[in-house]
Amino acid sequence: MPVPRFKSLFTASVLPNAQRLGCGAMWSRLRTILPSPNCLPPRWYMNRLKEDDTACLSALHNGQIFLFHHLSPLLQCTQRGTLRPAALATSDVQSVLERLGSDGSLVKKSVLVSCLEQNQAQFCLDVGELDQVSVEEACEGKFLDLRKSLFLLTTAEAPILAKGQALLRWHQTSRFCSATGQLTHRNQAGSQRACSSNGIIYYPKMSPVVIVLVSDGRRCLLGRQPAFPLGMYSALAGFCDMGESLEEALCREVAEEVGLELQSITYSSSQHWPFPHSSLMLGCHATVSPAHTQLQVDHAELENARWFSLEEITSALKLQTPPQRGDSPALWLPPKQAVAHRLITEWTKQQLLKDTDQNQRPGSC
Ligand SMILES: NC(=O)C1=CN([C@@H]2O[C@H](COP(=O)(O)OP(=O)(O)OC[C@H]3O[C@@H](n4cnc5c(N)ncnc54)[C@H](O)[C@@H]3O)[C@@H](O)[C@H]2O)C=CC1
Ligand SMILES: [Mg+2]
Repeated sequence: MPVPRFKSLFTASVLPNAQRLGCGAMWSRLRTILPSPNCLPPRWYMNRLKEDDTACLSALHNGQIFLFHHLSPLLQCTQRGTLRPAALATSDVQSVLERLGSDGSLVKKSVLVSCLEQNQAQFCLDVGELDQVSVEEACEGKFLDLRKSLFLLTTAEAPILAKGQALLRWHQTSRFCSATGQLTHRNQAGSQRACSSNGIIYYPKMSPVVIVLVSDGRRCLLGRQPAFPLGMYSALAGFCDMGESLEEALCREVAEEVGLELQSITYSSSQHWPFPHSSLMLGCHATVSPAHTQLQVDHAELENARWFSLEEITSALKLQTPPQRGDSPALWLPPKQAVAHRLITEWTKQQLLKDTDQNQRPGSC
């Protein structure tokens, strides 16, 4: 079994040396004694590629690439008529780029995003410097805005696109060291950048954002920002301020946006979200007293916020297509990939269970 063999090898011969050698040096040393890449658990293999530029370049040549054009991912239509991200072999991307007049070094700008079971590495690459339509024709796909893509994609690759876009954007906006003003250089995996003059290392940045589904026991509270698609309402969200805990940020955001005081908070789950730059969404449920549900909506932040009944939410969860202009305004919920959607489905299940329990109590009709 490769995993235990590697683990014992790691504990016996590598850990004692890890402190003595730097990480990069350690991996160079490891390359001489490690089993072949497809024996490593994917997470360890990813770490190896982040530390070893040569190994990463070779993984890139044998890997897959998701293309972006000015941060919009390339999607292809499946035989069943659904959309999926185009995972192209690096060799195919290389020949397309060469045919379109690129010098071949562009592929090296790919960033490492994931790894398949057999340790085939997956990368993302922005080909914004090439003609969009020519790339689309050559790859038989279409570049589509990532927000729209997340509404349409149901495949497991959606989070890879989100991560890829966030990483590509970070590289595009982090070309200079904020201490010296000098150029920064990335490692092959794209997991860090170093200042060319003083060696400061920069890692991709994420902002913590709290997101909360508030309930008064019977209804849940959703808000609408002016930029949301037609009819869409979502859970309340906000960036954490410096020094704040998750709970403090939640209480402040809810108080600021709708003037309510939270009674209890339960953590649900988290999610990386690529918008507006790169956020770590921390999803929670919260309750308010049924006696204090009057909303004071801050219209500088939200176009509207209101309480929704279980019936309204269950009908919205069944909708398959978004409302169109001219339709009577139906409630449209965030896409399945969004943590807001998860919070809403969790609340709905809990309410339905509560209703079933109440109906089954002796004496209920
Ligand atoms: N994945 C999901 O289910 C959902 C995700 N979201 C995300 O949550 C994010 C935050 O929600 P909002 O209500 O817009 O936040 P918010 O209520 O904190 O208001 C946004 C304002 O906060 C300020 N701000 C403070 N720190 C910031 C930072 N690090 N980056 C950018 N702006 C910062 C800016 O002035 C900005 O205009 C949204 O950008 C949206 O992408 C929102 C709802 C659902
Ligand atoms: Mg907000």
